[in-house]
Amino acid sequence: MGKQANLYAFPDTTALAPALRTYVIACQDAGIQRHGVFKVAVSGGSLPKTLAQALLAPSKGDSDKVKWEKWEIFFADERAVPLDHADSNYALLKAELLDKLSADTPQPTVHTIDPEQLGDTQELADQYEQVLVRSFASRDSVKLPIFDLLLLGCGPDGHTCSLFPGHELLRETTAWVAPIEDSPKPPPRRITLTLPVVNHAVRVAFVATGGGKKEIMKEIFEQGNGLPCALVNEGTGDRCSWFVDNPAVEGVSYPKRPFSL
Ligand SMILES: O=C(O)[C@H](O)[C@@H](O)[C@H](O)[C@H](O)COP(=O)(O)O
Repeated sequence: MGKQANLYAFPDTTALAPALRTYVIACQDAGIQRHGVFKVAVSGGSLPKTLAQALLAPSKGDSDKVKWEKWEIFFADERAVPLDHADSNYALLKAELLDKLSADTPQPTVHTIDPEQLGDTQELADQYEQVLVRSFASRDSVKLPIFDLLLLGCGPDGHTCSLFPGHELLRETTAWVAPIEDSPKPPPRRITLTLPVVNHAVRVAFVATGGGKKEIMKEIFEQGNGLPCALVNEGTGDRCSWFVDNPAVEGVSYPKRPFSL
């Protein structure tokens, strides 16, 4: 049997957050060692709040430091709305996390979508792809960008980023960033990292909490069924780790592991 995704379950988000912090900091330190910066992409949904709980906690020492000045933050998916709109994943991350960094904290670099391109999602996706190209070197020399870490959520239908079950976008093989006009989760117009980019990351971490996730978690981990989250599990193996609470995996037979790096 090939190496499989790690499933870490905690009693609740308060217990999950310190483990997520340890994991993110390990990915950060590995990224900085590899290329001097930490390239991370984040999703919307409940993730920014949990991430804030993990990262805004006081540091326990030198090996537990968030080196914000080395962070390059991208969006795993983003909605085609202004940056201050209630539906914007950037606005959400800003409100939950970025605005809460103390004034003397060196700020991370944040790569937002271009708010001038909201009228055309293909143009919006192409522009964001260019942002990636500039950061990860040109597409000619790099076939796919390699994020140090992707921090993703899992929808109740098994979607992740804005990659939805059965959608033609799952078959995209060349683009790094793709538009979607018919997202079943509102709002419908978005851009998203494509599956090959997601599966190419050094590490992928999912955060999924709450009893509302248990049916889909069962399907993802027991059948797979071509669900986007299952495709990431299959594509990344043990480079993929799930941080969940017990209610989200109630009745899921897949082995849970105690958290360790
Ligand atoms: O912008 C988005 O809509 C998200 O990126 C999306 O993929 C999200 O992560 C999942 O829907 C899980 O959301 P919850 O964590 O809120 O369940």
